[in-house]
Amino acid sequence: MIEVKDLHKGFGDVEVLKGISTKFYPGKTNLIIGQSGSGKTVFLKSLIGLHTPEKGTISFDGRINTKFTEEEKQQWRQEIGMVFQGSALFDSQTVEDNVMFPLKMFTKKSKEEMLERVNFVLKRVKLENSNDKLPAELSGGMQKRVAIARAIVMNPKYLFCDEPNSGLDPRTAIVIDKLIQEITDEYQITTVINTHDMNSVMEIGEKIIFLNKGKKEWEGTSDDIFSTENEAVVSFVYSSNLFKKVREAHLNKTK
Ligand SMILES: Nc1ncnc2c1ncn2[C@@H]1O[C@H](COP(=O)(O)OP(=O)(O)OP(=O)(O)O)[C@@H](O)[C@H]1O
Repeated sequence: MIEVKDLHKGFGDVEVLKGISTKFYPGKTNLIIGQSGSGKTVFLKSLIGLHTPEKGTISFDGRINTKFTEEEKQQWRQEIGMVFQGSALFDSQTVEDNVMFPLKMFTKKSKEEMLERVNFVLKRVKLENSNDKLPAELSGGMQKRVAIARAIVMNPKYLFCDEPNSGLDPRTAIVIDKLIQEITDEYQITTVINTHDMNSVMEIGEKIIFLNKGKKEWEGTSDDIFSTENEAVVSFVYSSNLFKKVREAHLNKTK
């Protein structure tokens, strides 16, 4: 579990995160949503230790990240998987080498052991027989699968995804969402996803936190979001006519 308590982060005189508290549980897909500039990226970067908070704490199964010793920090880094916007694969390396990279970096496994693990995760993301391909030879959806395989190759406790659906068509986006959700459940990973995609909110929002001007304005599930009366959430999530209609249909059904 990740527990965030009263997190404050600013740059110079500008306070960006203004006292965020929340909990993210294992086995759940946790979504961070909010308008552009609301602080989602700063929040995600704080979770992965790229920003140091001025105030407040982030604890990973009871361990506060700012109090880690160098050794604990190394250990914690190995417990984290990341899927970046745009996949961030190494273009000149094959799929196999991309996925093997964290194992080479952090473990002393033999080549055979590494290959066994790489093949296992590639199979899990349904990309077997693509070991020798280069990223440029793959579709955007396949590249995301490689990124997910690389993120889980170390068997992480925590998975952070920044806009995992960006650049994908709606159908592929849902497939990728579902894959992340399945893997999260299967390996009981605590997954936090920064997203703009309202389909993701509806499909895999097991816990959603809505940031508004650096504060947590609302939190709940994708079911709760249909019936919330919170004006900021409603005007953000239901700004499109399609989602307005989906909400109306849902509310009529539950009357
Ligand atoms: N390194 C930085 N130095 C100064 N200001 C920053 C820095 N990083 C972010 N900010 C500011 O913090 C605010 C929140 O930015 P952030 O990138 O977290 O928003 P966001 O919700 O992720 O937006 P988007 O959806 O457009 O990616 C913005 O006003 C931004 O200018």
